[in-house]
Amino acid sequence: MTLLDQHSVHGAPALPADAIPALLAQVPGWQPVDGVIAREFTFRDYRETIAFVNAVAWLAEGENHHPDLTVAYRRCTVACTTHSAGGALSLNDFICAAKIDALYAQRAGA
Ligand SMILES: C[C@H](O)[C@H](O)[C@H]1CNC2=NC(N)=NC(=O)C2=N1
Repeated sequence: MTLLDQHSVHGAPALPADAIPALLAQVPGWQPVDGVIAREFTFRDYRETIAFVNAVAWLAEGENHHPDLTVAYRRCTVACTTHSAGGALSLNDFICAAKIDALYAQRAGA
């Protein structure tokens, strides 16, 4: 089963460190930093940036897993971590990262 086929679950545990490399390989472009995976996305204009931010927000609500979003004119940095795992990475973070990548790939005109 791929990450795209899965859903975030409430209270997902922190992943063991040795599980992380294989998951990172499934979300190229995401960088691990201190219990967070993050990726910067770029856009043609502000409208496209904000459309992506809204799509991520809807996805986050549906998954009940909420990444931090840092928004600029034609950029958005998405950072995923799991609060309930004490600020560590859980499978939820990789599921959301994969789904956010799919949103980005499917945006209009991509
Ligand atoms: C009760 C509810 O499941 C939790 O508060 C959810 C909501 N969104 C969340 N988002 C993130 N990033 N981590 C969490 O642990 C988390 N927990």
